[in-house]
Amino acid sequence: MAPIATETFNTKRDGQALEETSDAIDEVNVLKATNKDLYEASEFDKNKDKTQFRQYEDACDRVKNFYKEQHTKQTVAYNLKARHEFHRKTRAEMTVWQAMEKLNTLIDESDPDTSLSQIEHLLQSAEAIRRDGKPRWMQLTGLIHDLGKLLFFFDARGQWDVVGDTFAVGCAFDDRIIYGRDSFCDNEDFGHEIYDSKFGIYSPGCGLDNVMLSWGHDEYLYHIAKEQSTLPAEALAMIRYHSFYPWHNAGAYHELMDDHDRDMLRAVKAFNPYDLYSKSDDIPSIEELKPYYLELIDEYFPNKVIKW
Ligand SMILES: O[C@H]1[C@H](O)[C@@H](O)[C@H](O)[C@@H](O)[C@H]1O
Ligand SMILES: [Fe+2]
Ligand SMILES: [Fe+2]
Repeated sequence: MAPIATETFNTKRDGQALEETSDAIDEVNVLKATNKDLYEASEFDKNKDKTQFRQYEDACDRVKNFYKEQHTKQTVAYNLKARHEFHRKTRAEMTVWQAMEKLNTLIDESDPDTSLSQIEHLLQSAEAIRRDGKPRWMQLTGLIHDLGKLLFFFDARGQWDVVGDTFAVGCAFDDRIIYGRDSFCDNEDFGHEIYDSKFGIYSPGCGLDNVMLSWGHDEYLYHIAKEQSTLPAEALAMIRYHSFYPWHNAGAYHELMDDHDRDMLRAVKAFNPYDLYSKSDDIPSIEELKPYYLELIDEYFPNKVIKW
C-alpha cells in the first residue's frame, strides 16, 4: 500500500510542479513585458506641452516671495545647524502611508505647477512610472519622493527650509539657480571670501556626497530612506537630487562630480519627467490605489513603522 501512496503523491507533486514552473515562466514573461529598464525610452511625456511647466518669470507673487526668502535664509551656518538638529532625535514614528496622509494638508508655496494635495502628486508620479512599466522600486520612489516635506510639521522655520529647488551652499551662488545669482544678494554668504568663491569649501571632483545641498525635503528623506529602506542607490539619488534642477537640468556644479555622480545623474534625469509632467495628469483615486502601494511599501521598508 505504502509505495502506491507514495507514487500517487509523487505524480501529484510532479503535476503541481509543472504547473508551477509554467506559472513562473508566464510571470517572467509578464515581467519582461512590463518591467522596462529604468533608462528605456518613454512615451510618457511625448504629448506634454513642456512650455507650460516651471515658468518662474510668469509665476505669482507667492512663488517669487518664497524664493526670495529661501535664497536669503539658506546659509552655511543654517545648514550646519539643520543637519545637527536632524541627527539629534526622532521626530515621529508612523508608517509610510500615515506620513502621506499627514502631508495632505500642506500646499507647497514654491510650486507654480500644481495646487493639488501632496498625496495626489505622489500618486500621480508613482502611477506615471507604473503605467510606463518601470521597475517596482522606481514606482515606490515616485510614491515617496516628496515625503520629506513632513519636515514642515516638525522643526521647519517656514516653507523655505522644506520645499523648492535646491542648490549647493558653501560655494558660489550659481546663475543657473531660479531667479539667478542676484536673488541671493541678501544672503549673509553672498560675496563671502570662501563661501561665495568658485569651489568654496569643496574641491574639484570631490563628489556630491561631500557637498552640502540646501536643507529641505530631499536631503531629509534621503537620510531616512538610506537608513530604513532597501531601495537601490539610483532610488536614493532620485530622492536626494530631484529638486537639484541647477545640476540635473541646467548643468551647474558638474565640476564637483565624481564617477558615481555621473551614473546617478542619468538616473535622476530618467526620474524627473514623471515628477514634473505628471502634475497635469488626472487626479488619482487614493482608495483604489492604496492596496497596491501598501504592498509595494512593505517590499522595500522592512520595518512598517518608520522613525521620522
Ligand atoms: O516647487 C517644487 C516642489 O517643492 C518640489 O517638491 C521640488 O522637488 C521642486 O524642485 C520644486 O521646484
Ligand atoms: Fe520635491
Ligand atoms: Fe515631486
